[in-house]
Amino acid sequence: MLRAARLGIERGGVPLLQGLDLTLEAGAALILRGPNGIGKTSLLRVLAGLQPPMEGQLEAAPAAYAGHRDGVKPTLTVAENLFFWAETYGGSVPDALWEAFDLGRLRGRPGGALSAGQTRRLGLARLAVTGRRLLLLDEPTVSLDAASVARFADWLRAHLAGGGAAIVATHVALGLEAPELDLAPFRALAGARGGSDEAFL
Ligand SMILES: Nc1ncnc2c1ncn2[C@@H]1O[C@H](COP(=O)(O)OP(=O)(O)OP(=O)(O)O)[C@@H](O)[C@H]1O
Repeated sequence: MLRAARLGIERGGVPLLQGLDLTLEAGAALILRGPNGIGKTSLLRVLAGLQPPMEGQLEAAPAAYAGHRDGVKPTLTVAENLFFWAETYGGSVPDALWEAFDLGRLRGRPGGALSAGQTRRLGLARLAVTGRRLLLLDEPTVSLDAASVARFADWLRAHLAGGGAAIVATHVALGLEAPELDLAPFRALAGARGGSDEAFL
């Protein structure tokens, strides 16, 4: 589902990571570890196709990327947000999703009137309506309470059991049986030269 060889990552023209080899098959997850600022978000952005790699080869299935911003449309209701995304991606809104993300009683509430945790639950529920099997998740549990973390972990396990795959940057243990990749040994050497980072915003 994803294969990268000798991947190098930069941000804003500054080299961050070098020499990364990654392979992810259907049904598998990988947890990214590393101190603040090492480049977890930047790596996920490259894997999602949001910015080009500095060097190396990358082949990846189309991914659903969940970054720090939830992308919730404030004037649309929770249900309208989900149906909008489902339509955009050509997917559907599974009935089980309302329970999985505890959104049933919030269906009619405008996105702009949700709490931080509720907004995050809606942002994560969006993953489920894209129909994309490869998930790239950047600190997905931020703002979630313990019950919501457990519910999300259950949903993610089911996604993997159904042939999905995920790469997750997280400082919170999700209880997944997944290998962890510490990015510290891949820190770019001082003086490594970056390429173009035109797509960076
Ligand atoms: N918009 C930006 N412009 C320039 N540099 C940036 C920008 N955003 C992040 N960086 C820098 O890129 C480096 C890697 O940041 P990144 O967000 O990928 O790290 P991270 O491992 O995800 O960190 P954290 O654990 O704090 O989320 C950091 O040194 C950061 O300061």
